[in-house]
Amino acid sequence: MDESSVITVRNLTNRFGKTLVHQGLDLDVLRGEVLGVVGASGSGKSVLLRSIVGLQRPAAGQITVLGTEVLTDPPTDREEDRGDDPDAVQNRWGVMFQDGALFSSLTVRENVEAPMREKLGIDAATRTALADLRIAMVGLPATAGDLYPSELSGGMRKRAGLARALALDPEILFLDEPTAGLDPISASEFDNLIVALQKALGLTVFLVTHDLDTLHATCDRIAVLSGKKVLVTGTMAEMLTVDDPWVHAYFHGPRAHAAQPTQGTA
Ligand SMILES: Nc1ncnc2c1ncn2[C@@H]1O[C@H](COP(=O)(O)OP(=O)(O)OP(=O)(O)O)[C@@H](O)[C@H]1O
Repeated sequence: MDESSVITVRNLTNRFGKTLVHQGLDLDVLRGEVLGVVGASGSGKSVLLRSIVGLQRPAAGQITVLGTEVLTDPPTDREEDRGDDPDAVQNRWGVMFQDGALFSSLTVRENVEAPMREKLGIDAATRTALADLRIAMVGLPATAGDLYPSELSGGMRKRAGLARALALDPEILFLDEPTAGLDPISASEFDNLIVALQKALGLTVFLVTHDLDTLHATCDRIAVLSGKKVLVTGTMAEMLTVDDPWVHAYFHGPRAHAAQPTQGTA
């Protein structure tokens, strides 16, 4: 394994019945980078994310995260292994799902505390203080801690989901469509937040998105899923030179032009 890879996916196969989603998929995610995963709808971006974090059992392949083979044991055994061990690899990443995936019956603070309650042997006062810190880190007002998810705007719900993903002070952050459904200003603010947190906390970020602005604003590298595998990885500049019809249409289409940073303007 490359010393600097924190996630290594090799020869991954995923299928649902007769539908083959991934076949022979390889991917490396490097320490400290923001990697954006793009691809047509149904190309398997979310299934890839879910495979890496153990929510989707692949048909074949190897996935190594932070030096640990995550597919070695049956999921039930892994669940037991996790226990209260804060060093278990599953406790060294955080996931923010598209809709925030918050518990509707819990306040924001209780949602952020939930992973800590499960994994960390710390007292209630420390847990609350840590949760409030996470809530502040994602730019939510302190008063948001007492609110229920139904009382939040879409943007606030995303931030609350992010606060929960950061609950265990992860090394890797997985984000599934972080800006989907946000207005352009909120989306841009969220992009800035991702970059600021990544830098401040030294995170590695695995980000699934359709949002070209997010790719421009946040990503060091981009991986394109096509033909059941990762077709190409590289910087945005490299994407612009890829000779593939889908990649060309995606990065050179009308929306791509709108997302390009303007150059040489007075
Ligand atoms: N639990 C499941 N059961 C059956 N099929 C599934 C399941 N999850 C995903 N699929 C199928 O796997 C394929 C890839 O789905 P996935 O959600 O990863 O695509 P995606 O690239 O994230 O798409 P989008 O950009 O639209 O979110 C799709 O054909 C989808 O229907």
